[in-house]
Amino acid sequence: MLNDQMRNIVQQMPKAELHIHIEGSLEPELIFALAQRNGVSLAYASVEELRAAYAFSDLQSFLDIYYAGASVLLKEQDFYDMTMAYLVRSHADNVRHAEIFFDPQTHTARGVPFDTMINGIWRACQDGPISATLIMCFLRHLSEDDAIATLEEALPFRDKIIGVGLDSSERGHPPEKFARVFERCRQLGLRLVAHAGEEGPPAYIETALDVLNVERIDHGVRCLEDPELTARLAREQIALTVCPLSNVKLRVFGEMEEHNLVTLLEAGLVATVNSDDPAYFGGYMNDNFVAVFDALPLTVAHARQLARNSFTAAFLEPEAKRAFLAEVDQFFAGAGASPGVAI
Ligand SMILES: Nc1ncnc2[nH]cnc12
Ligand SMILES: [Zn+2]
Repeated sequence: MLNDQMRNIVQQMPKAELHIHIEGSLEPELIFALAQRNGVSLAYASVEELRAAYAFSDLQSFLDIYYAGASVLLKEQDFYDMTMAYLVRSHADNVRHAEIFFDPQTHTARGVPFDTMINGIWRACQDGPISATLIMCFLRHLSEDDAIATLEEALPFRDKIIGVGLDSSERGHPPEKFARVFERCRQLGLRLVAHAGEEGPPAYIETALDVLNVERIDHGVRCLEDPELTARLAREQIALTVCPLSNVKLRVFGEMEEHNLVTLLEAGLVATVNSDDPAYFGGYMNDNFVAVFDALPLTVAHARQLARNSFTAAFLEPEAKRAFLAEVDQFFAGAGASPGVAI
């Protein structure tokens, strides 16, 4: 069980979030408010009915509801309001910096112009209370040609995007399907990440690294099935953006007590804790930290490592990274807890 001292530490420590789908931060209350504002009809009669539908059996069962929820986003102000709500909520969890995923194809396929979407999200990032940058994700259930067309649409907004990622239905859509578009993105100087090893096999983590040349793996928890791959991830210090509440909700692990976060950290991997789709999976950053520290034998030393990892793995300028890491070290120097203390 989590004691008060440990709860305070994980809640108050400075942290970065590196795996958040902005469309997954759309709370049922905001879905209903935007539906009313835009005259969109929903398949659910109330906020409670919608929330009750959030019982998922796997990734696909979640994605179906997640894409339906995003259908209320039509105007620039809608994207702004969604993003600002996330930034304000994360600030309360002592998130100092967020690298935010967005899924353009989910919106452009419904006729929402690319500029409407990105301008709303971007403007909120400029106005919000924390540092925030944007990673554009390609939907892997669609074709590579569709991803290439999306990249073309994004080029006028190149300065607003730090990187690209790969998300949506993993099984049957291996990273190598997107080799050409990722190579183009690399040439453009974009930072590269991909979801791999969430539901898909460890081989997808390998091809994300070797074919797509990604710098971080989103999820990646299935790497432990392959000891050689695990050793490589440790050796090359490839960060994993782990999402504990998501993993339990989508049944990657039966219960939080079965989560492999401790093993990942003990194997020397640069694991981080993130929320993925907080409105759908039962919580934001601190909810994820409290859940894992409550269920697993994690120590103050692990908390410090997770906070440090989040900034080490971030796509920040060296000076900003150093300043955030110094803030973490200062926090733990004053936390009054000795690093080896188990909770
Ligand atoms: N956990 C997840 N995996 C793949 N695609 C996603 N899109 C939003 N959340 C996702
Ligand atoms: Zn994700």
